Amino acid sequence: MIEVNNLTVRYGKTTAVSNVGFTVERGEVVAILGPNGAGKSSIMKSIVGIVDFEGEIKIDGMNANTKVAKNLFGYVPEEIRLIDHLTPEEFFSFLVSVRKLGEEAAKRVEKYVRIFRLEEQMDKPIISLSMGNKKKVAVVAALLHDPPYLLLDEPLNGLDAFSARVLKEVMARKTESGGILLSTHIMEIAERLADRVIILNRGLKIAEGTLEELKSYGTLEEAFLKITGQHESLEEVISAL
Ligand SMILES: Nc1ncnc2c1ncn2[C@@H]1O[C@H](COP(=O)(O)OP(=O)(O)OP(=O)(O)O)[C@@H](O)[C@H]1O
Repeated sequence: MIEVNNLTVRYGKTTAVSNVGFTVERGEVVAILGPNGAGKSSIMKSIVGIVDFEGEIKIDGMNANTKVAKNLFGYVPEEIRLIDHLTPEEFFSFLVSVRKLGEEAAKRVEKYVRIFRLEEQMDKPIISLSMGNKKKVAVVAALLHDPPYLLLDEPLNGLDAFSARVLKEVMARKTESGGILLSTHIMEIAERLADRVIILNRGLKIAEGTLEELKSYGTLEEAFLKITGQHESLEEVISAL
């Protein structure tokens, strides 16, 4: 289980995340929904340990910043940053080697490269790949050590229909034994993929529930707009068009 307690993230004077808590159990997909700037990526980055935070984050009972806990998740950031001058082939070999992974990881890379149709990109410098192909390289990198948890920041952005479908299948398999935290501002993605939704606004968790619970407000989009207080201003904007 991923446990986040009293999480606060500050960048100088900006408080990006304020006292947020939630859990992600094995077997479930939890989606963080929120408008631009709500703090979704900051939550992901805190779990991964790439921003400073206050509060407590545990993965299967271990402090998230320990080496053992870090091996329990794969992270696909919203802004993909890879080692640009390497080819995907070199990048994957590098990861397998620095993480001291064995033959099984190399086989997993082969499998994911095939299913995400990356074969023809394997010997090109990463910098020369399209945005979608870079994303697929990042997805394979997050999966190659077969972690039980995936942290996916806007996972389907930039993926073509085929790869998006493949990733959804990969996610479904992952929840047979692990858990997934994903962030999105696309309602349909949360609606289709999530068991539970957390709504974030201006760094605060303002609602949490299953899709069924949130749908007492109407569609998930209506729930989201009402809960985040944007429903009336949207009506005004639409009527002024
Ligand atoms: N490195 C940084 N330095 C200063 N402020 C930052 C930094 N990163 C994020 N912020 C601020 O923190 C807040 C939350 O940003 P964050 O990227 O977590 O939101 P988000 O919900 O992921 O947004 P989006 O949907 O647009 O990706 C925003 O006000 C943002 O401007």
